[in-house]
Amino acid sequence: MPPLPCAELHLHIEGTLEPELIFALADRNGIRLPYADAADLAARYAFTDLQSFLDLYYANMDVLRTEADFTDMTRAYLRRAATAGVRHAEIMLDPQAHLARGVALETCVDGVAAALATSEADHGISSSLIAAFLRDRPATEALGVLQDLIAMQAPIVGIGLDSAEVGYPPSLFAEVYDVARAAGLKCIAHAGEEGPPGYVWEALDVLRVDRLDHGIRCLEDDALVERLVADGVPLTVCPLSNVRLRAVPSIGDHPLPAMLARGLNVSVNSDDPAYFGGYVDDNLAALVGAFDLSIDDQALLAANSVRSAFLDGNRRAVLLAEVEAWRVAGHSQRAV
Ligand SMILES: Nc1ncnc2[nH]cnc12
Ligand SMILES: [Zn+2]
Repeated sequence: MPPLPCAELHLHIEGTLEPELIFALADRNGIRLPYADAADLAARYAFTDLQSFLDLYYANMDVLRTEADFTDMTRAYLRRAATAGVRHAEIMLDPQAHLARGVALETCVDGVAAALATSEADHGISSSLIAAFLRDRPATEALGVLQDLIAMQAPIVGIGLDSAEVGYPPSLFAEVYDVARAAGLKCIAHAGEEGPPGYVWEALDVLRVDRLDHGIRCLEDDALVERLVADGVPLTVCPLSNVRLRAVPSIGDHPLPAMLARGLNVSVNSDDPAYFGGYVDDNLAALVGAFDLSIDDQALLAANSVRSAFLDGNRRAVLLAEVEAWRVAGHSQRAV
């Protein structure tokens, strides 16, 4: 079977920096890394929680210095994503992580945007950019960066909220989201990855998000599940990430089948594929291996991803038809 066509909606572009690319960029920029080689770096990807990952994730970004670095990183992701079946990608960038290192907003935004501008021609992947704000930095800083992005007419479709979750509830960012919404931007936030169901409620009621990243802890609160189902709120779930960051003990314990059974609008995504053991196809394969997901369930996950994307009607219809063709082919292959 060809890979399942899908939209990838939860992807941190800095989390696609593979160890070999980190070394290549360090070399090009004259940076000495504190690791012997790519294998030595990869051997450190044994995380105990979100923060243990974030420490390495932010440290490795030091190799991103020029616009070309951001463009090359994004092109490498798109090349790999195309083989995974990704037909549309909504890509998060963490501008504050670069501004804090003295890299200009234009450098990181323009660098990623240059790769996205030709993603459809180069790889058959339509794409858009989301500026994500770091919740463990002050909301006033996020607001300033948002205003700068709006002033420079950055090619973004929406905003996100990421980084260390516990202790940084969504409500801290109410004003940022009000400004973004008024500017016509889509609103997305990580919630319920490590944080409690109360953070998911805040993302819905205070930030008024269009889409939630992760959200797996919603299952601890029946009223919250009912609300998410009633409103059809998209949840971008990242199974291998949840296992690597120990939000769930193993892939066999992952709540995705339970989420599907409850009628939640879930899709499968890779989050930070270079760090968590795989791209979107690897995430899907892990789920199929653990739960023997049916052809129809896999197609439902892909159709959910397409319906939850910020796409125009034509492109959405094309991609939904591709998913349906994959589903039909999957059944006829099983029949022979
Ligand atoms: N899984 C994740 N959760 C929160 N912030 C992130 N930044 C990059 N990956 C993240
Ligand atoms: Zn994420």
